[in-house]
Amino acid sequence: MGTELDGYTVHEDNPLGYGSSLPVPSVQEIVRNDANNVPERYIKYLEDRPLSSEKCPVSLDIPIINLSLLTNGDEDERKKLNLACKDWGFFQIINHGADEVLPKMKAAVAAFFELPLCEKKKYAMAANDVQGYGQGYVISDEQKLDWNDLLFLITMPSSFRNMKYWPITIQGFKETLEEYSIELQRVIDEIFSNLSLLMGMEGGFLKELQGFLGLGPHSDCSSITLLLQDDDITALQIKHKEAWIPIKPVPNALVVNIGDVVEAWSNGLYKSIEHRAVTNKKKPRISVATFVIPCDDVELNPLETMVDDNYRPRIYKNDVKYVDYLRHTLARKMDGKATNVQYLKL
Ligand SMILES: O=C(O)CCC(=O)C(=O)O
Ligand SMILES: [Fe+2]
Repeated sequence: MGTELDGYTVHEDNPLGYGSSLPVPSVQEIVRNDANNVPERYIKYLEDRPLSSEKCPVSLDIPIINLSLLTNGDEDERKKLNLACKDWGFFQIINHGADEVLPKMKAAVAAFFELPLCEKKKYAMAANDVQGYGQGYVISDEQKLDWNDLLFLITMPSSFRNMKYWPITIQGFKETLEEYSIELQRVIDEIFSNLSLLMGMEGGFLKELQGFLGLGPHSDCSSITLLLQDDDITALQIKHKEAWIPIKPVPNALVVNIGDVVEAWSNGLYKSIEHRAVTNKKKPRISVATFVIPCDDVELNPLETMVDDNYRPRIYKNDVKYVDYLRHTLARKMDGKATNVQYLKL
């Protein structure tokens, strides 16, 4: 049973059952104390480190989608979205109408990470939950760790919120996150409406299947992910035609990527691309990832409209429920794209 806090239910004894991650030392704290003394677990094997020779010419940029054109039903922009999902699996959105809240959101998250460790630990992930402050995908004491700390909060629908993980003592944090979620919901609805039409379904089809919003190389176990990143640090890289391409931030844009779920629904037409975030020596970086995921019982079968026995034979299984796929994924360490998507393939 939960208790009521400020109008929301606190699910103290009722975690979501998706999985959990072991507690590990904070990266930010390691840097604060002595950046030259990093525990072995955080030092990657040589073969897993990004090489500067892997980098592609920076002139290769992912497509930019103008959301206001999509909202106005512009057919050419919708075609551009189709190509972006097929050829890249990644794009940036501009003219999304959420400009005001983006800097506020960055500031709210920065305020959380600036708190002293003892304050942040008040929001630490419980042993049986994925929400809270910590690190994700840690399943053993031996595995190498990513160079990041995270605060994972479920924001939508509000009945799924667990307020014990929300740093509501930071002035304006809750209001900003709520405002950001509402703005993103509008952006997400527009993207899903267009993807539904592109996949031969009614405009509201994909939206109806969604439940709520929500590094090493990985693909995302979401339907789509929206990423707000710092404007002045290029850290995100995506695997495109066997090369790692850096995603140069476009100020005030949101980066969107196709997750494993839409890849399966589209029978592989739209690509869930492997990506990673690389470190830099100059300054810490904050990013805010919003994972849109389906309801637990939604099945990840390819849509009938996306299967054609002659031209597009089915390559994904029927009857895999989202919750089973998610549990499978969260029980493993983050390890590229193949293992997760293999679970969905015939
Ligand atoms: O911080 C980034 O640029 C990437 C984050 C990401 O890929 C994720 O959280 O799934
Ligand atoms: Fe990701």
